[in-house]
Amino acid sequence: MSKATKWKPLNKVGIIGVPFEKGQKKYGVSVAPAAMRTAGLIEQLTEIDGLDVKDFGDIETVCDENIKVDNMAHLPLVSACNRQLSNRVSQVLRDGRVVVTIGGDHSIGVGTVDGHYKVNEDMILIWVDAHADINTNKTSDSGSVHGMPVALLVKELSDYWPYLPTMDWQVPKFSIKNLGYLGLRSVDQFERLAIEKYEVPAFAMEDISEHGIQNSINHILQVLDPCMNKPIHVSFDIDSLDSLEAPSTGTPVRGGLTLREAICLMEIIHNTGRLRAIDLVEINPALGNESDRRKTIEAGLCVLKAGLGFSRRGTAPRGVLDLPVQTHHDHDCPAKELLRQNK
Ligand SMILES: NC(=[NH2+])NCCC[C@H](N)C(=O)O
Repeated sequence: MSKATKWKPLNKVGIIGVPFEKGQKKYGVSVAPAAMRTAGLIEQLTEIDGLDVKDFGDIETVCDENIKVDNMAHLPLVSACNRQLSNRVSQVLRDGRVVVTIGGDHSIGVGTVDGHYKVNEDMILIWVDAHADINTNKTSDSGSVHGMPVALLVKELSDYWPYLPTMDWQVPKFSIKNLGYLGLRSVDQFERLAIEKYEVPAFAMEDISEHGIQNSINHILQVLDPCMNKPIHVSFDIDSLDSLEAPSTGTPVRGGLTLREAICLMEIIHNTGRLRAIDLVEINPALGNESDRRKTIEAGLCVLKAGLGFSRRGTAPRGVLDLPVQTHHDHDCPAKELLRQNK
């Protein structure tokens, strides 16, 4: 079967909210799923022509936090949340839907990728982020798990971890060879070594400046999957955007992607027809003022819509468009007719 006929964008989407913030220290990132829904998430996605959108609700996490793990804050909670999330993600994918997960902090990437991998073992992962999130509890300065999800997921780093109580459900099987990064500009020392050692295709901001966003994402897709045949998971941290574009986030770094670049990259991935999962994480509506909050949520909505085909499909038709009827003498120059009407 030819590549072009095998893959086409799915027209069904499943939304999962994850109001979880224990992977980092600031209050507010757990409010994002509710804030996104209030801002019209479901309605705006439903408006995309031909898209069937189903809301699978929120993941609620309760667990007792007796167990402490060195330099890994709230691991039992992170684990409990991700365990449930992983199952929900698999369920949505098995329902034939693109799964859109709204975080929450980036520690929830453990559950989304784990759940995706269970359904599509050949998946590739594009981590769009200012940070590499590939620390272990031995290398992290913060002890926050949102800086560690990639290291928890990849099998090549499993020996760098001590035994992690409560995490037995998650066996790292995903290979670092199927990972690519975009948007990096705050990478810790060990993270840099890991990226270099495993030759992870990583387009930091300076590379994107040099090559442009289109070449950067196309190169990553080509390196990870030369036959263009694998399902794609995009884990999109809103802090990949410049903090002027998306100020309401916990670990902002200046000098990031413009919103237009982010939209462009999501459009390119959508057009492959192979996008099966999007995570949108680290929107923190409690940070900044009302305008910051609105800007950040709007940016998140634009990213999702681009990934789900808005630019190509537009909105669903609502009936006859209310345009003036042209007569034969003005059809070659509508501007003249407008001037005539206004004089
Ligand atoms: N997803 C994020 N915002 N991650 C920020 C991580 C920051 C830092 N590298 C850490 O490990 O703590």
